[in-house]
Parts: sequence; C-alpha cells; structure tokens
Amino acid sequence: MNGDIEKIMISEEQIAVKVKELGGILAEEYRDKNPLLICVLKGAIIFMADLIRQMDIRCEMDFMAVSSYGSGTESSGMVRILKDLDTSVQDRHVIVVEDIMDSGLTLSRLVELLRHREAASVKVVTLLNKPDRRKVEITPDYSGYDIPDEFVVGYGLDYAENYRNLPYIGVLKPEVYAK
Ligand SMILES: O=P(O)(O)OC[C@H]1O[C@H](OP(=O)(O)OP(=O)(O)O)[C@H](O)[C@@H]1O
Ligand code: HPA
Ligand SMILES: [Mg+2]
Repeated sequence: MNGDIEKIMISEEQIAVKVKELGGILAEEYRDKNPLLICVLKGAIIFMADLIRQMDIRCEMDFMAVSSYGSGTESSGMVRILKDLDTSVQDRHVIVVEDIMDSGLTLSRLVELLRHREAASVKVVTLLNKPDRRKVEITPDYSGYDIPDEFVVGYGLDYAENYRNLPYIGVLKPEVYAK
C-alpha cells in the first residue's frame, strides 16, 4: 500500500486541520437549520465521517451512490444513480459532501437532481477541488484544497477500488497503473 505511493500530497495532519475548519464554518452557517448532509458514496465516506464530528449542531445524514468513473481514471461523462436517498429532500437544507470535484459532472448532475426535488437549498462541500479539469461550469460552495491535475488516492479516494484506506492524500507510482 504505502510502497505504491510516489508522494504524499496532503498529510493526515493537514487534512485534520482543514476538516475542522470546514466543520466549524458549516456549523456556523447551518445552526438551527437541521441540515441534511448527503454523502456521495463511496469516496466521500471518510471525509463525511470526520466532517460531521466537527459540526456541533443538530444535523442529519443520508447516502447516495452514483458512478461516473468505473475502474479507470477518466470520467465516462455518464452519471448513474446506484443507490438513492432514504430521506425526502423537499424543503430541506441540503449539503452535498464530496471527496473531490474533478470534471464537475457528478456534482452538477446531483445538484440539478436535488434542486428538481425541491430542496430548500443545495450547497456542496468538497475536500479536494481540481479546477483545471472542469468540463462543466460549477464551483464548490466550500472547498478544502485546490490541487493540480494529478490523479490522487487515499482518504476515501480510490484507484480501481484500492487505496481508500490510506490516511493521507497521495499520488501513485506510475508503475502501479501499468499492472
Ligand atoms: O467531478 P467528477 O469528474 O465527476 O469526479 C468526481 C467524482 O468521481 C469520484 O467518484 P467515483 O464515481 O469514481 O465513485 P467512488 O466515489 O465510489 O470512487 C469521486 O469520488 C467523485 O464522486
Ligand atoms: O484524482 C482522483 N482520484 C480518485 N478518484 C477520482 N475521481 C475523480 N478524480 C479522482
Ligand atoms: Mg465519489
């Protein structure tokens, strides 16, 4: 696992500081709004788990699974709903929680869907943002780190379903892709 990593881009300590900061900002903004945090499975699960514990307010969580990447490193452009929400978003203040905004396709489709379902408000929080890769016009409402156009793994992010359990954000050695 660790041996497959070429470099650590964002350390465990840096992530913790940023997650605490984002949690504090969201708690302030959403106090008394009982927001519904939607975790976009699977990548956002680790971020969601840490973020929600840094929000000292009443809030709820739900989960959605969508897929655009399959097992590769390029978005297919199609966003399929693999698992839908259990909760109605109608008249709810929704915060979509993501690990990364890359092409922006996943989040733009998701935000559109949640607005169509008549959420009171829809905002996006992402730990990582890759603005250079955007294919649609969308900006995260809250973002942890802007990162360069490199494929990253760890802290929920996978390559072919592996490496999600690394506690930091890293870049794989090129030979890993050749396997
Ligand atoms: O901005 P985009 O180009 O749409 O890419 C971002 C999305 O792609 C990844 O998920 P993926 O669909 O690979 O599923 P996963 O979360 O289960 O890994 C990532 O977790 C985001 O959800
Ligand atoms: O850089 C990335 N790493 C892992 N999954 C991703 N999905 C979009 N971008 C990425
Ligand atoms: Mg994802």
